[in-house]
Amino acid sequence: MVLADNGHDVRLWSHNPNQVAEINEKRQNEKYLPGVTLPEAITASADIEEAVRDAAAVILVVPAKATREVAAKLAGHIPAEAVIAHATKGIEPKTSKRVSQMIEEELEHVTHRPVVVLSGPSHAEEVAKRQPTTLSASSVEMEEAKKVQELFMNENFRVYTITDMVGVELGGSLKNIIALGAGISDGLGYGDNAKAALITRGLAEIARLGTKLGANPLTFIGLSGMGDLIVTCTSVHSRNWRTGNMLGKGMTLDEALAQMGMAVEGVRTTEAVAELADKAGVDMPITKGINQVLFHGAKAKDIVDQLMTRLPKHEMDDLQDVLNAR
Ligand SMILES: NC(=O)C1=CN([C@@H]2O[C@H](COP(=O)(O)OP(=O)(O)OC[C@H]3O[C@@H](n4cnc5c(N)ncnc54)[C@H](O)[C@@H]3O)[C@@H](O)[C@H]2O)C=CC1
Ligand SMILES: O=C(CO)COP(=O)(O)O
Repeated sequence: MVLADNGHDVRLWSHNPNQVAEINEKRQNEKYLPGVTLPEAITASADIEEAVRDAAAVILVVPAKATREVAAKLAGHIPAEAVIAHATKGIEPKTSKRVSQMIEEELEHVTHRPVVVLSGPSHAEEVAKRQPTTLSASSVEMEEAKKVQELFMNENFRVYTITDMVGVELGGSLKNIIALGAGISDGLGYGDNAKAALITRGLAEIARLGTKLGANPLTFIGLSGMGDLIVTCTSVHSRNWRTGNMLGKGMTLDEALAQMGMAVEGVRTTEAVAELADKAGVDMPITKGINQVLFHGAKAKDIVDQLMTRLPKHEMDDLQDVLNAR
């Protein structure tokens, strides 16, 4: 919708022919964006080749677990000059790859163009109402990030550029783990103090892992770090917060995911990051605790008790680690 508002012809590809028909015939996408009328400049197709033919830019926004499959389908059809961007948030279990790395691997025989990530506090429900939203466009090549900034930027949608791709992708992906935790905390009946603690100490562990993996610590206080962490931990729109909330109220993970019926990236990301923290030797007690709740039958209340009764620490120990990692 932002691209259509900016005067671009937008072709959506979907693997679901019913969704394609609904978008083209009714200008609606009832399951995912109820009540929103899509601009005429948006057309949908179930044929990926037709969708990307002669495209100036190709933007992947499928759930992280579908990224490789869809990028592989795109290979061979992507125009050589097309800007390639994504807005997906997740880390691949086992490989610990970021989404841009998965896309680059699947397209490496076709193009070596650097991928751009568009990330930040941006629930689709509010973007569709044209409410003020700010994001970061990041690529290792500033020129590529600027192209995405120029495509998307308008009076409701402000895009900043940044070249710290590692920090932007990790911030956008790892905040979903903490949002699950914030939802669990609210579901257990804990208050704002607990949520503020999760957000702040969550950011500390995101920054600790991120800098170990090469990110700039300052990126984590930017839109794709602190900004997205705040919106996802506090917004009723967040699927991660809502899923956590159901868990805190006693539902099983399967029940909560069935009720959501949409991508809840934090679940798979928690598993991936708990593994990655061990590989990287980084202390991530909140992520590890949420992993225990999601996959190992731990009771959320017991995990909170464990987190609260760990050995006393100096608050700035973590920040010193982050700075030392630079
Ligand atoms: N919804 C939001 O406000 C935001 C979402 N994101 C990210 O965007 C990504 C996608 O999220 P949503 O669109 O919200 O999820 P969603 O669950 O609302 O929609 C996912 C779409 O992907 C399609 N899909 C699923 N598996 C597929 C496959 N194997 N091949 C092709 N298509 C497939 C589904 O049919 C559906 O149309 C996630 O990584 C999410 O974190 C990022 C920023 C904001
Ligand atoms: O990343 C998002 C907002 O910026 C979307 O968060 P949820 O996936 O939790 O809805």
